[in-house]
Amino acid sequence: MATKKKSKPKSKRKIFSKPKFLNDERARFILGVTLSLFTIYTCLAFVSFFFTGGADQSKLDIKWLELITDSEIRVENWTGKTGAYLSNLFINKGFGIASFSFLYVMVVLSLRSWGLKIQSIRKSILYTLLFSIWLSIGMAFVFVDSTSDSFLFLGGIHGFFISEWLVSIIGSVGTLFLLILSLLCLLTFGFQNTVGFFKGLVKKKEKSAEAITEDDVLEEEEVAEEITEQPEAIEGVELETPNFESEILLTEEPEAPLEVIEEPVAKEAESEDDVELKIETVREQEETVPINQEPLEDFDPTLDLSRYKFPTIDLLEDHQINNSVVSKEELESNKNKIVETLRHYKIEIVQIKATIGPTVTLYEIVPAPGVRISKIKNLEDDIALSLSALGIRIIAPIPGKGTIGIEVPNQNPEVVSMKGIIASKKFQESKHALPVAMGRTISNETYTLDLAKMPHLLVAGATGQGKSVGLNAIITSLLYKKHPSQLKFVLIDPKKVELSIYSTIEKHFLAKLPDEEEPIITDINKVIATLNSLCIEMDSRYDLLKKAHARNIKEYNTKFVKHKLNPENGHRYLPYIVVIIDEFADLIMTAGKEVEAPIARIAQLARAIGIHMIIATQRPSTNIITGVIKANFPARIAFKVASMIDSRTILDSPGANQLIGRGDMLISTSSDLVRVQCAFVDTPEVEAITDYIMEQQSYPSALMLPEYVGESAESGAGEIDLQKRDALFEEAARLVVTSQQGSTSGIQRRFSIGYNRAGRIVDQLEAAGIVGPFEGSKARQVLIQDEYSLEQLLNNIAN
Ligand SMILES: Nc1ncnc2c1ncn2[C@@H]1O[C@H](COP(=O)(O)OP(=O)(O)OP(=O)(O)O)[C@@H](O)[C@H]1O
Repeated sequence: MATKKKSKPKSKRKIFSKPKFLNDERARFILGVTLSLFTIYTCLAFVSFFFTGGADQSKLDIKWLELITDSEIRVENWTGKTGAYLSNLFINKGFGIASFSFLYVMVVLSLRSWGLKIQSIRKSILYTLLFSIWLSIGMAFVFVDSTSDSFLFLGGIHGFFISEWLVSIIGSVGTLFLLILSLLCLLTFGFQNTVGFFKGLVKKKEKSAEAITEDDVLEEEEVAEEITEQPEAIEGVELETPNFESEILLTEEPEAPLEVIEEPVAKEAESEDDVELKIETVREQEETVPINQEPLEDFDPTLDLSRYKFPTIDLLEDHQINNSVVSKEELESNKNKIVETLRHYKIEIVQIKATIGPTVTLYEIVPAPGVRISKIKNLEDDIALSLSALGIRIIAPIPGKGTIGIEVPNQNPEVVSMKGIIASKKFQESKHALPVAMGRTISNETYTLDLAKMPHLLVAGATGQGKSVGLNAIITSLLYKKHPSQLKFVLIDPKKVELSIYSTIEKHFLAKLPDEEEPIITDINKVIATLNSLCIEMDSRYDLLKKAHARNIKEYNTKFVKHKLNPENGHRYLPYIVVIIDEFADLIMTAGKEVEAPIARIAQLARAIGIHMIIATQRPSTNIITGVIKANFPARIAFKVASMIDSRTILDSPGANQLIGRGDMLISTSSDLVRVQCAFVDTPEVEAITDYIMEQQSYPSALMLPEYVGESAESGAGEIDLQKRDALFEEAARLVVTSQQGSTSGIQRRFSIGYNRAGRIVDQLEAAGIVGPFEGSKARQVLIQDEYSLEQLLNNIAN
């Protein structure tokens, strides 16, 4: 997905999209070295210019080619003629000492080619240019007299002329004010905290402890206001989101001659014998609302990153501009063909109604009494043939409606933009814990899901049918609604390229193993360790819930937020964890049971404690999506697949093989099957969102999952040497006996030690006969009932 070519309208962001040759690591390496060396060279040339510029000045007024070809000319600059020429061009003829700021852009570019992203290229170029212009004018204005007696123009010719021009128009005072004003503008728009900083300066003296809280609330309101203040963006969405819904109601009297159906649409109501064609066109704009994030709660888990701003809607693009509406002719002709085909098989229909969706139109027919439904269902291929269209799907009958549905693909399918879906009222006002905006249904309604309720999702589809776009839509919708303190992703990507785009938001939104360097997990061994570590996290979360007498994460967090749980007892705010595995087939093929077991365990147990999984695969065969996996993933999304068998593997019913691709999907949730056109979000849009998040204040690192030591280390209780007991062994034994609880995480929390060490202590306790053996998700049994027996046992061990 990330690196694939997407058919999308040209956008300004494309200017900076990566050239193809840069996909080759060797090319990136060479480019990185070249850029870095050139940056150092230019820096040396500029510095040298301050010392040697005077001596070289008279030699530099010719063209560069002449300068380098004339062997009689010698320059003093440490970097030779080219360096001297460049420095003169940038410093004296250009922007003065502000030219140094261009080196910053080169540093950003060099770091990029080494794989380090400190700022987006677009922003660094823009800010550097604005800053250079400002500084060169400022320097020329302040050091206006120095130009007459020095070879060096501190503001460059550019600054000199503009400052002179400004002074002549608005005078020196006016120019000074203009410079101050423009500097403030630059700082305000360039850095997020400028306004807060100045406010802080003003208020510093008055601030009492009480005032601090009030001020923070105000700041948050401002943040919320800023997000809501995007009238143009939202208006744009409303204008360009044509939620067109049209219904054609055709009432056919059984005796009516067939020919009348072919009458032009406009005349149809005129004759009594004609088939009556009622066209009800409902042009309904789906309401869009300004992005408005929910107010934060009592104890604020978001306080660490209190100035975090949710991504704005203008980071997304509108792909709907070129969408065309389904014409009446197309509807009429399809209707006629359906009626004719059915009549050919002696099936009379009483009524036909069309609902136009983004990619398919649903023709709902009411057959005459006595017609067997299975007869119509069997005509799928004949209708497809007569309409010469792929992807015809017959739903007989439509559940709860008493009609038969025939889905016919539109000649010009619409692209459903993520922008419209995110801005829709339904998504913005959704109260879901983990809201996911998927796209539009056949009746043009925004389709949203609550991942927390699903509680795990299986996504399948043949290659190139929109799976990656679908995963991006899920991730982006969560990024639009959740604060970094409320949600963490564990991204597993054996294909290595699909999810790499999210590595930049590691410190905001990702979770990983403690000593893991890569934010996205690609290595199979690390996948196994991460999944097992998630099981440990799951157990520890269950322990916390048990102690807090909470049934699920929501209740637990509410208690925590209301200060009913003491952090000193190990309680902490629990963010939701969404585990995404792109290309599950690769994992099963290489590691089989080793990955299947922890996945099944998480899938069975994790719903209450806020760990949710999304697994995607392009090979939906029964050896990949096994019975165990299927049983634990009740919610499934199917993009187009190659065969009916594949469709049955994913959905337990056919249909996915009849989809038309490009984001056309079937979503199955607890016996409901809905056809949805997936919202389209392109890679540059995702990049814009991740850049927006990346540039904000972050946590010092990704969320650390508990450490996991492989099976062998865990199950070695028999070989434990009690002569080499841990220093905390006796204290831990007393804790376990007094509390009558033998959990590793309890010891870990009580003594603030790592999981490994706590695990070793529990193994020693087991070897000493104080606790029973490991029993899966249950806490170990404590075998010693009172402290007296324990002291005796400890004495025996010590001797
Ligand atoms: N919702 C959509 N709306 C419009 N076009 C789409 C949509 N989803 C996918 N496409 C088109 O299909 C192409 C392939 O999509 P995508 O990369 O998501 O496929 P995939 O199933 O992930 O493939 P693979 O398994 O090879 O990674 C996209 O580049 C895009 O042009």
